[in-house]
Amino acid sequence: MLDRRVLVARLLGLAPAAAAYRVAFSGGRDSTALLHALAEVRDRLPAPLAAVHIDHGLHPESARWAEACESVCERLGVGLECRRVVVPPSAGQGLEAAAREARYRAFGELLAAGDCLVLAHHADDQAETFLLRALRGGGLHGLCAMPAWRPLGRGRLVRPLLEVPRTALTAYLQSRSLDWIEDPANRDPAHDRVYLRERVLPVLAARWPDATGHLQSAVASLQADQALLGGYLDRDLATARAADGRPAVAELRRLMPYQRQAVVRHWLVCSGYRPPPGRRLAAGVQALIESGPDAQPELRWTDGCIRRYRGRLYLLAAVPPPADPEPRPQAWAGQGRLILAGGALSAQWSPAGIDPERLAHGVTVVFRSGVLEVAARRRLQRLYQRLGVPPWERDRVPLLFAGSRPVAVAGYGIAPGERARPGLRIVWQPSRPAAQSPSN
Ligand SMILES: Nc1ncnc2c1ncn2[C@@H]1O[C@H](COP(=O)(O)OP(=O)(O)OP(=O)(O)O)[C@@H](O)[C@H]1O
Repeated sequence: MLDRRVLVARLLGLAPAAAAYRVAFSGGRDSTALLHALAEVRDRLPAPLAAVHIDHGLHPESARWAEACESVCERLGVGLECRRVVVPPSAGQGLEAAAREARYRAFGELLAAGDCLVLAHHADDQAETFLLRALRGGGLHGLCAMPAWRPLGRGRLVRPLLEVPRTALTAYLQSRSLDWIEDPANRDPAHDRVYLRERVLPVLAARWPDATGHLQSAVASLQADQALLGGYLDRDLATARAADGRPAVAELRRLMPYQRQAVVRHWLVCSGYRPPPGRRLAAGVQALIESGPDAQPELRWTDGCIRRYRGRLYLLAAVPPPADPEPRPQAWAGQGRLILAGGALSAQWSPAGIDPERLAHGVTVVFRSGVLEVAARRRLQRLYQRLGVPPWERDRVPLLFAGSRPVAVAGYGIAPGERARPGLRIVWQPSRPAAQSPSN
């Protein structure tokens, strides 16, 4: 039976200082149990309890499900935010996966700063995820299945029920005569997960009664190993980074092939990307590191692309951030963040950088398409060369101009003669395309 005291302790352990706890409420059995249990103990939570429902619009009854969620929340006195999403009929991935991606994107968008999204995944879900990943040939990262928490949008996502078996949630609902919505897709054995749940796990449990518990413990040990490995990879990645923070090919070349792949994969994960499948990663990393100096190797996969330029690796989103629709120069004095269509610009103190006086007097920020004067374009061309700005980046990064003189290329460096010690480093943070969401 679901122990609410343990649930609260677990939730507070995962998100002790949330601005709000927002239960992801599908109306199904598990999230119904979670929502009711938390509503009963809401006075023990340090922040308000609310709920979120995503209507994928994929089932003829989906609007009715949303209404049912509304009436449950009304009865419980819990505010509900309902959001309709459009699931694109996408190539290469099933409808379920596309719905899942749209759902997580919506979750990410609707979380306010510090919000905690509470999901009802439990121990049996974790065991199923582990088996599915194993059957797809996953490695350590995949077999770690679902983390108990991770950042999401401006807040975080947590799963406080990962150690609770499904039977405990069912018993809780039955003890209170509570009803829930049954999505027919959850019974269709054409879905791998349902097949495992209904046909495979019962067979395993007949032989090993606590099969699910053991699989869940296996995941917990793998997660601990992955955390340990992550510490080592942090160090290897730090060593491999060039002064500009990008991995240097010469440093990666010193490592054994399996280490290179692990470091590149770690770099992708730390940058918020889903890495490509193992074999593709291995072949791509080999080409990026070993092909000759005149080659232009690249590793391209669904979420992004890695390219090599002047001995360093560059990570590009599969869908580039939008170009600035307004290429006219904007005045900037280096204070605060300047939000542009493709990202945000800011200035940070560093041991050497642009003279703060220069910024204080005001510079203009412009993209290459907005630089019209021939002399300015020539100067800019020389600065790109000098700073080693790859050709594909030249239209994407903002430039700082003083009159017709380019004084800095954001994220790459400053023109000779503008240097001050200490000075200001111009940081360019491109907006992250929505397609890059971690897989759990
Ligand atoms: N449409 C949705 N709206 C809000 N949250 C959802 C939705 N679908 C899933 N979730 C959240 O993700 C968790 C896991 O998703 P999954 O697809 O296993 O859920 P489900 O089987 O539809 O519903 P439940 O887990 O509540 O029985 C749910 O427990 C719930 O917290």
